[in-house]
Amino acid sequence: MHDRRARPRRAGAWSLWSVFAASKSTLAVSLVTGVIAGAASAGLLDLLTRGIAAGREQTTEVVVGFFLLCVVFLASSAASLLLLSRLAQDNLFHLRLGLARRILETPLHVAEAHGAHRLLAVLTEDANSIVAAQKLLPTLVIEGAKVVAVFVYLLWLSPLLCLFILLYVGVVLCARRPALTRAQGWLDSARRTENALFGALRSLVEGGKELRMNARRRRAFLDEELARAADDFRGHSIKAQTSFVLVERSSDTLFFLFLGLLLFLVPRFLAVAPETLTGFALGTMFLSGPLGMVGAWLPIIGKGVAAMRNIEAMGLAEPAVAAPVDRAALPPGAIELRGVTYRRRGPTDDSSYDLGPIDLRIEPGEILFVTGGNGGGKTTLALVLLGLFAPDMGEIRIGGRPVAAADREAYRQNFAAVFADAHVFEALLGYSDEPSRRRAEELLERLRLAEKVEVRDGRFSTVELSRGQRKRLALLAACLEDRPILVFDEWAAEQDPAFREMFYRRLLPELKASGKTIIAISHDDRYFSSADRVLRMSCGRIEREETPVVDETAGSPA
Ligand SMILES: Nc1ncnc2c1ncn2[C@@H]1O[C@H](COP(=O)(O)OP(=O)(O)OP(=O)(O)O)[C@@H](O)[C@H]1O
Repeated sequence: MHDRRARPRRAGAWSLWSVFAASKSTLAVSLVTGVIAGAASAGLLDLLTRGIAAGREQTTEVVVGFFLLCVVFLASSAASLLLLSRLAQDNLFHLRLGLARRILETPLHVAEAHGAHRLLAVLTEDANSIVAAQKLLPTLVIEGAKVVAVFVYLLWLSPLLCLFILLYVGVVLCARRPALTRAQGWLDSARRTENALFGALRSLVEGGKELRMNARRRRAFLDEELARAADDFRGHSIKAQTSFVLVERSSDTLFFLFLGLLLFLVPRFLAVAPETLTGFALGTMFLSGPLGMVGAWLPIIGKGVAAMRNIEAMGLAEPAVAAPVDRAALPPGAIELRGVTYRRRGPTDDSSYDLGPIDLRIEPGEILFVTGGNGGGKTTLALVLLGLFAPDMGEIRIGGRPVAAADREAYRQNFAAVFADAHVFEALLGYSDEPSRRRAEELLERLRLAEKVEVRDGRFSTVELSRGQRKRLALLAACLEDRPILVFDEWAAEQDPAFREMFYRRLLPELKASGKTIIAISHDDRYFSSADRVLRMSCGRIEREETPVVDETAGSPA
């Protein structure tokens, strides 16, 4: 049966408010000062009307009251807006960190399916759009307070005329609703096309060398790829803006029309005092201000809603309470994969890739090499082993205990990995203590990087290195983690022959001697004798398992 509770609520303007839950007191002060500003403006309207009616015979109270109200208006509206801008910056800060947390909590396969460009767009474009919209919401309340104050004043002047104006505003608001819904639709599709634009911009930056090298490719990229994505975005944005501008302009015009009706038509049918008419004319002018502003803000709020819908559609993980994770929560011991299968989904069903079923047991202290042709499934197997991809079927066990979904984070703490496309962080994140610094310096010497890189204030002095050197730095970071199991994905592929020799013949045996388990994806068959076991993979399965013959000519591992 379909569970209605499971259906997520579609993000709308109301969900933009949710962020203020954490800053209720600032919001409350900002709203109160805003409402005071609204009441002050209604008071000013009253004094202006009285002033006009009194002509030259102004009373001192009206004049003094008018200037005092000006001061109240200035102080309260400025306080309200200053608090709001502070709130907006706080929101942006929390939103960015919250989104970053959600992205990192989202399973790797979901993040991988979206692509780096979409995730970056969420952190920059969407975060800014949401905060820009949120910043306006309290201002809307403040402007709303002004509108209410002016209506109360008009009601006091003439209930009949006030009813008339209310009806008129109601009809105008209802009439523009379909156009606004259409405009929001265009904004949503503009946001979707923006993802393709971010993808093209990413290619522009990452493929800069390739594009500079070949004029034909560059022209095709700029004129077709990038231009098409930018043009799609432009087209949808123009349609949205056109709808908003038409709504806004027609609302303004309808206000003038209302003034015309009030001044030219009403006196023919109703006996209305000239001061009442003046009050209504001024009141209408006052109302057109806030209502006009709302018109100008609608596209910004619409963009914020589109950004929230985009984030919602991406299915990012909900923010979780960060519980401390410790690998001690699981027993140490052999890692076992029992009947594990995993489907790696591509953009189409045809491009999906099936790993497994895999049955495998890795003993503590073992050196296991995984080899096989390109696309054989080695990296996918490593990602499943690391607990980054959850098996579709079968189970993973550690020390005899099955790893449940809730254990996966603790399970991952058993591993340190150097991926084929390893990212090296400039900061020694989480490992900047004195023992780690000393160990890092030793390793820099050992990996022949000490002349290039230093550790200063918990950071590497540079990560701008050759690819091979950067991989050595990634190896250093993995060794610093001091985890029981190390996974290397084609680590030696970019190393010079001498260093490759040192990796296979000295470093791996040393790590084994210190009690580490090694899983190394490798095509270097020359060094297979350094492994205890070699798995050969093909088409997502373990094709063969070999125990290499020790190469006596290879030299001592010491
Ligand atoms: N980023 C990705 N997104 C979706 N599918 C992928 C991705 N990377 C790989 N695949 C799919 O998984 C299959 C296995 O790739 P995998 O990287 O596991 O192979 P491999 O044996 O490590 O290859 P290589 O030796 O080339 O590194 C690929 O043929 C492809 O269909």
